[in-house]
Order: sequence, then structure tokens, then C-alpha cells
Amino acid sequence: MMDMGASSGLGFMKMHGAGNDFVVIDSRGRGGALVTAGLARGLGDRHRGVGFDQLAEIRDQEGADCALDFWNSDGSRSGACGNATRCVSDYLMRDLGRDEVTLVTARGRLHARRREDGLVAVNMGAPQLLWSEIPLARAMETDSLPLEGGPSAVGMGNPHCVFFVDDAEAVDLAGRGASVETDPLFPERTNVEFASLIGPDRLRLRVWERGAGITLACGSGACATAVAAARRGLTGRQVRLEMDGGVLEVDWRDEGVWLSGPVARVFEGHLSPEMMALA
Ligand SMILES: N[C@H](CCC[C@H](N)C(=O)O)C(=O)O
Repeated sequence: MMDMGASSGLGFMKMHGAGNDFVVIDSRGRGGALVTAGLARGLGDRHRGVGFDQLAEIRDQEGADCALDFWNSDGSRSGACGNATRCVSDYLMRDLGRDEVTLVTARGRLHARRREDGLVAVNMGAPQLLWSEIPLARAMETDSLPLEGGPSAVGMGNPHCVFFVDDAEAVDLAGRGASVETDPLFPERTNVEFASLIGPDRLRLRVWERGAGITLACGSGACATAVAAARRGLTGRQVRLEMDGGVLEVDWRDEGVWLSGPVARVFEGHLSPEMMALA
């Protein structure tokens, strides 16, 4: 178990899944959540804090191995984060000496397991298909982006707007991502995906995340994209998604959308009193 070193400041871990990076704080046994929006923003600052795409806080949960909350680097909350769920599952499985765990997130109970090849897999639950493609396509059509049939809006416990394009590399990710994220069609903002088909059941995927900007990988975004691709008949229900930071695998089964990929633990540290004062 991580040494939380109460006397030397609150302990944390830095982890990543295919370059989607996280600060993980284990608040089990501390009587509740410690993280606030102010602390998340302060720690999330890549120059003045630690830096992360998401912060994941582990809490005690009766009837499960833990509860898990997610924060973006701008201090907003997220209802789901597939890669952080996989990273925390890896940490818990090592801590508990098991190869399966159950975590409770805002979206419900999620089951994770270590595969024989070492990748960590989590069942992200059933997708929610938020809008039909057509009205959204009409509403979002612009001159700058060929919509090629219009985007798909898919919920994985958080919102995703998935565009299929000929060449994901050619998209102005920062420009288009920021404008779609804050489009009035999405009252809670949205994560934004640009995907192109590069082979049978293989997609190239670039993601602009709500509250975090461009990330090297996004687990729930990979799930949402694979679901949208399968519904359009572009792929089957088992898809490899090639992201800037590595490959994620998605398998959309009757019991939910399984997400698999690598996890890495980078370092542990303790927060200074000055950082804790932000909480
Ligand atoms: N990186 C995460 C998703 C974070 C989503 C967050 N940016 C939101 O506001 O929904 C993942 O692996 O699923």
C-alpha cells in the first residue's frame, strides 16, 4: 500500500495509461474526500503544480473495493475516466493481491481485471446514445470541417462528440476541439474525438478533452468512438484505437464496453503544506 506519510504531507502517486496522465490520491481511511476544485486546479498546473490530465481520488466504499472520483485539470469534475480507472485498478489489485476489483464511480459499479497479457481491462458499462447523428450534424456543420455524415454523441458516464474524418492528422484539434467542447448544444460541455479508419477494426483517434485539452489518450473517448464506429458499420465491435500515446483496445459486448490497455506507475510524492492550503 502507498505510504501516505501523514507527518510529511499528503501522499500521491503519478500514473499514466498510454500517456493519459493522472495524479492518484488514496483517501481511504481518512473519513472522506479531501480533494477540492482548488486543490485539483493547483495540482493540475504543469508549471506550478504536479500536472495531470485527471486527478483520481480513491475513497472507502462499502460493498466494493473502493469509490473513485475524477477531476479535470481545470478543477471541473468528470463522471468517468477509463484510463484512470484502469490505473487505480492496477494499484488496488497489487495492494490487495488479487487480479480483479470492483470500483464505484459516479456512473455505477465497474469491474476491472488483469488480462493474461498483463493489460488492465475495465468494463465501462453500457453506452448511452445521446442524439441521432443527423440533427447534430446539421447543427454543427461548418465550412472548416467536412462532417462526412455528421458526428455521433455518445455517453460513457461522460459526454463525447465523435467525428469521423478522412484524415484525423489533418484536423486542427485545438481549434475545433475547443469550439465543439463549448458549443451550446452541450450544456455540460463535451469531450471531442476525431477518428479515421486505418484498417479493418483499426482507428486512428485524436482527442480534445473537456476540462483538460489535448491528451495523448482517452479511455472513455476510445469506448465512445468504437461504439459510434460499430453503429455506423465502419468496424466490428472489437476495435484497436491508435492514439498519440499508445494503443487502446475496445470490445463492445452485451454486458458493457470493455476497455483494455497498458498502465504505468511513475513516482510517488508528498504534497507540501502550501499545496494543501489550496484544498
Ligand atoms: N481521460 C479520461 C476521460 C476524461 C474525461 C474528462 N475530460 C471529462 O470531463 O469527461 C478517460 O480515459 O476516459
